[in-house]
Amino acid sequence: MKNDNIARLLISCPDRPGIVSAVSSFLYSHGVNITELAQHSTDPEGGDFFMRLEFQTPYMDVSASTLEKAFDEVVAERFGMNWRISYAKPRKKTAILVSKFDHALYELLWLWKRGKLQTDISMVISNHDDLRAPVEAFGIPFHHVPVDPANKEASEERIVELLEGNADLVVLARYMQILSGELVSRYPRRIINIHHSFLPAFAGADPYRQAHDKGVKVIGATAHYVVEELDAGPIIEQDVARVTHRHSVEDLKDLGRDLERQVLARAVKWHLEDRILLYGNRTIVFK
Ligand SMILES: Nc1nc2c(c(=O)[nH]1)N[C@@H](CN(C=O)c1ccc(C(=O)N[C@@H](CCC(=O)O)C(=O)O)cc1)CN2
Repeated sequence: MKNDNIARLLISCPDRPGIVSAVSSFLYSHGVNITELAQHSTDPEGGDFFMRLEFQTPYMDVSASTLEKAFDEVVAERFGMNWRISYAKPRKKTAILVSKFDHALYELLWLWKRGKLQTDISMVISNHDDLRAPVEAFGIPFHHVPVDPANKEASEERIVELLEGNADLVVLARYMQILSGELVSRYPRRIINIHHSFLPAFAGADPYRQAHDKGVKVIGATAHYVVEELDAGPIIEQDVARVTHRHSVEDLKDLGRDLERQVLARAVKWHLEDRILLYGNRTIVFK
């Protein structure tokens, strides 16, 4: 089945019997075929319920807007659901922000080129001009937006202007500038950052040196949604690698780059496939 005819229904609500039956019966009654279903209950005795359904739409007997209106009236109100439906078309647009480190950016561009990311990369924005040539070689617009520490507002105004209408998702691929609350608030739970440590350890700048100074035996990488507070957003994906006293800070950075690019790529892929639900400051990932 072409991806174009796939839609995804994401649900969260108080847990109680009958939810899966009511949702699947509703979709069946409108000629929809469910091709993937995952659910999670936080407490079988009556916690919160989360579900992700993927379904085919070619034989749907009503329009998308009619289906959504009916679902809200017939099912969602009955169970007190928070829900949304995401459609494959139009494809989500992704903008990538980068500084000088290229490894996380290259991983995303390579996956995208191979058709492994369900998105159109609309642009790359950087506070340095170093990566213009490789980005433009992929046929992607590159925008150099220098950051003046004395006037960070000016660069953010330009970034906001570039992103407007061109980004459903913003990815910070080792972008080394702290975003203002104003910019972050424009993209709630739609900015993903890769932090080069196993959060919550070693938040902030230079985490590998922090880790080395502590004599850690593992290093890590964390992909998370961005909130105004630095490195404090909901964690999406993490990974670690073992290290020893023989590793220098530069060795840790070398090992960390592989973790960072793979962790960010998984997080971006899962977001684009609508596999991530939020539960307070935590995520539930139906991977
Ligand atoms: N509002 C947020 N902005 C950003 C976040 C975030 O979680 N919330 N993550 C960072 C990425 N990051 C660590 O992963 C990070 C980037 C930059 C800094 C920092 O201290 N930057 C200095 C400037 C450094 C330079 O010019 O080279 C600063 O902005 O003053 C710490 C952590 C991305 N943005």
